[in-house]
Amino acid sequence: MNGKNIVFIGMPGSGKSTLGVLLAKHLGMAFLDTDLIIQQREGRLLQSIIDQDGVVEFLQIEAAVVQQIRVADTVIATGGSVIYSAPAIEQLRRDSILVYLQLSYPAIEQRIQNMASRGIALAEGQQLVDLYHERIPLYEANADLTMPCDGLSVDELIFKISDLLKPLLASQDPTRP
Ligand SMILES: Nc1ncnc2c1ncn2[C@@H]1O[C@H](COP(=O)(O)OP(=O)(O)O)[C@@H](O)[C@H]1O
Ligand SMILES: O=C(O)C1=C[C@@H](OP(=O)(O)O)[C@@H](O)[C@H](O)C1
Ligand SMILES: [Mg+2]
Repeated sequence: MNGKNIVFIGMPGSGKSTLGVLLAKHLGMAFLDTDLIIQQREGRLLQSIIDQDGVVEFLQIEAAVVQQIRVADTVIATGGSVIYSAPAIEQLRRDSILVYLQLSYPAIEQRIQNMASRGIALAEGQQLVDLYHERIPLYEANADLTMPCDGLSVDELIFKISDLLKPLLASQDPTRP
C-alpha cells in the first residue's frame, strides 16, 4: 500500500467523479471523492455550504479537507475549485499523479444543466465561462498528465487513461493489473 494516488482535476462536469470510481475499479485501487468528504464533515450539501457560508468559506473548507487526506493507492476525484488552493495542490502533488480531464467549454456547458443546485464556486457576478478561462491555466500548470475528453465515451476514456498511467504505475508496482 505504498503506491501513488491518481488525482483527477478539472472543471465541474469534466467527469472526475464518474471516471474516478470506474478507473479505481479497473486498476484495483480505492476511490475517494473529496466532495463527499466535505459534505459528510459539514453535514450539509455543497450547495448549502456555498449558500449559507459563501464561496470564500467553502474554498477554505475544501482546502482544509484536502490537506487532511492521507491515503495511498487511491483514485481521488477532487472538486473543480480545489485548484485555487496552492497548499492543497502542493499536498496532493507530494504523493499523487495529477490527471487533468480537459473538456471544451461547449461540452462543459452542455453537461452542467443544474448550475443553481450543483454547488459551483462562482464569485458574485461571475459566469461559468469566466470560471473556465480563469481556471484552465491553473489546471494546465498543475497537471502531470492531460487527458483530452471531448467526444470520448466513459469506457474509451478509462481505457485511454489507464494506458497513459500504466508506465507510471508499473514503475512503482510491477504486479498491478
Ligand atoms: N465521457 C463522458 N461522456 C459523456 N458524459 C459524461 C462523460 N463523463 C461524465 N459524463 C457526465 O457528465 C456529468 C458530469 O460528470 P461528473 O463525473 O459529475 O463530473 P465532475 O465530477 O468532474 O464534476 C455527469 O452527468 C456524467 O454522467
Ligand atoms: O468547481 C467548483 O466550483 C465546484 C465543483 C464541485 O465538484 P465537481 O467538480 O465534482 O463538480 C464541488 O467541489 C463544489 O461544489 C465546487
Ligand atoms: Mg465530482
